[in-house]
Formats: sequence, C-alpha cells, structure tokens
Amino acid sequence: MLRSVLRASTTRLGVTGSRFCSSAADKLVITEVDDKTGYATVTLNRPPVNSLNLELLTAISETLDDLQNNKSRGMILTSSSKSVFSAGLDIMEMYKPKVDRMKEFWSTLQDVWFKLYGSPFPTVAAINGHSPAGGCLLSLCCEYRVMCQNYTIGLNETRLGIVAPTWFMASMRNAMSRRDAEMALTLGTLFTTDEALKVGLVDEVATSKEDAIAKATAFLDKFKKISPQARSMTKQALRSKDIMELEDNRTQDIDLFVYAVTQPKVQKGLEMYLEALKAKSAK
Ligand SMILES: CCCCC/C=C\CCCC/C=C/C(=O)SCCNC(=O)CCNC(=O)[C@H](O)C(C)(C)COP(=O)(O)OP(=O)(O)OC[C@H]1O[C@@H](n2cnc3c(N)ncnc32)[C@H](O)[C@@H]1OP(=O)(O)O
Repeated sequence: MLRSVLRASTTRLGVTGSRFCSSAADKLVITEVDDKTGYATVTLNRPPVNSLNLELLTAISETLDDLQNNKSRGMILTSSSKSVFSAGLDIMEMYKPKVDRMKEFWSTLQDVWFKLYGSPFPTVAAINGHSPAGGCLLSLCCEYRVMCQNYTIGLNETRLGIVAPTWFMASMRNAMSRRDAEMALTLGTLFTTDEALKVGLVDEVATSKEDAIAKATAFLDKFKKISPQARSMTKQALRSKDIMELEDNRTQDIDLFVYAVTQPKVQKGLEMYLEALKAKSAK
C-alpha cells in the first residue's frame, strides 16, 4: 500500500515543500514510499509534458538526495501525465537564454545525472508515455526500463540540429550495443516501444501504467536476497568511468553547452522547432 507523500519537493513556484504536504497535485515531483517494500515511486508532475526546466531538475535532484539520505531500497521513476513520461529538456531554457540561469540549469542537469546514474539504490523507469531526448536520458540513467505500448523514446538531438553531450551518449551505450547506439544517436531515432525493446533500449513492455509499476516492482524484488552494499558497489564500479569523465570536465561541459546553444544558427533552429511544436499543439 502506498503511504502518503514522503516529500514533494519544490513547488511550481519554486518553494521547497514540507515533509507531509497537504496537496501533492501542485508539486513538481511526488514521492510515495511503499510501507511494505520500502520502494519509492517518484512521479514527475510538471504538466503538460514534464519538460525539464531548472525548477523540475532541482526538485528531482533534491528527491534523489532524500532517497539516498533515507537509504532507499529502490526507486521507480514515472510520470503523472497520461501520455508523456518527459518531453526532455525545456526548450525555453535554451531559447533566448540568460547565461547565468543557463549555467545553473546545465549544472543541475549534471547533478541529476550524477545522482541518478550513480545512485546506490536500484532504479527503474516506468515509462508511461513519450520519452524523447532528456526524457530518454532520465530513463537511461535507471538500471531497468519498462515501457507502455504505443509511445516513442530516443535521443533525437541530431534531428534538432544539436549534439547530445558525451555523457548522454555514454548512458545510451550502457544500455544497448555500441553499434545500435551509434545508429540511434546519429540518426536521432525515436523508437516505438516495440522497436526499443528489440534494440534493448527498454527491457520490458507493459500494457498500462499499473502493469509497468508491477513489472518495475518485480525487478526491484530481484535484489531482495542480494547484499545492498555489494550490489551498489558493483553498479558504481561498472559506471565509474562515465561518471569520472564528466566529473573531470564539468566546467568545460557547461561552457561548451553555453557556447553551442547561444550560436545564432542553433537559436534559429530552436525557434523554428518551437514554432512547429506550437503549431502542432494548436491544431
Ligand atoms: C558536443 C557539443 C555539445 C553541444 C551542446 C548543444 C546542445 C545541448 C544539447 C541539449 C540536449 C537536448 C536535450 C533535449 O531534451 S531537447 C528537447 C527535445 N524534446 C523534444 O524534441 C520533444 C518535443 N515535444 C514533443 O515531441 C511532444 O510535445 C511530445 C513530448 C511527443 C508530446 O506531444 P503532445 O502530448 O501532443 O503535446 P504537445 O506537443 O501538444 O505539447 C504540449 C505543450 O508543451 C510544449 N512542449 C512540448 N515539448 C516541449 C519541450 N521539450 N520544451 C518546452 N515546451 C515543450 C508544446 O510546445 C506545447 O505547448 P503549447 O501548449 O504552449 O503550444
């Protein structure tokens, strides 16, 4: 049985929430811990599409700190939307940006990646909707992915005329073959659920969100008889090369992001992409 909200981090207004919040509906991230299993279900809750702006990333980062401090037994990452897991990075954070905010935005995304990719507790993404770009990245940071049918997932950056950073690429390479990752990254492929299963981008297909959560729980249950310390040390050892690479290059990575995104050609591309998205949603 899911017990009440453990902590619902940062509200949409950017105010940190209290431990037992009155209403979860206005929180960017809702965390519920199962009394029996100790597993936390972390729900992204920024309508309409969970695009990752600075506030949502900060809320995710705080949530991951809470889980680690509370020695979480496992986390299931999902979304409150009926059709979108996450639309990826909020394009408004990159379009006509203020440089200071942009630096904080990118640094917070790096924090989330470090904490999720390197988390000591086991993690599963219950992908209950579309999951392009940064949405796909969040799921790739998890150890296991269960995806509902008839959605799309992938690192589609090249289709936007931008380059996925090397740590995005490393996360994808960790989940599927190098060859498939190269094809997917260069083409900017958005896979259907069935295609994603075939290349190993997701591990299981679910018929509904409930089914996805049940399958995610079954994955976490597999570790019941494994020493948590041995498990986390093994995971972190396997991922340490990718983690150290970004740790050693954090500042350069932020500078490169700011430089690349502020290029007039990239700004024009983002403008056109935003217009196309708005025109589509207006139909
Ligand atoms: C080595 C060199 C390094 C160089 C570094 C350079 C660059 C940095 C790389 C950055 C990496 C980028 C990662 C990203 O994540 S970029 C974001 C990519 N995301 C997408 O392409 C997804 C776009 N969205 C969609 O495809 C669809 O919205 C959907 C997720 C499939 C959901 O479709 P649907 O349910 O039909 O919703 P709508 O399309 O109608 O959207 C509803 C409203 O939400 C707005 N929206 C959607 N996505 C975003 C977004 N990512 N950011 C901001 N806003 C978004 C959409 O415009 C609608 O708004 P409206 O209601 O006001 O019209």
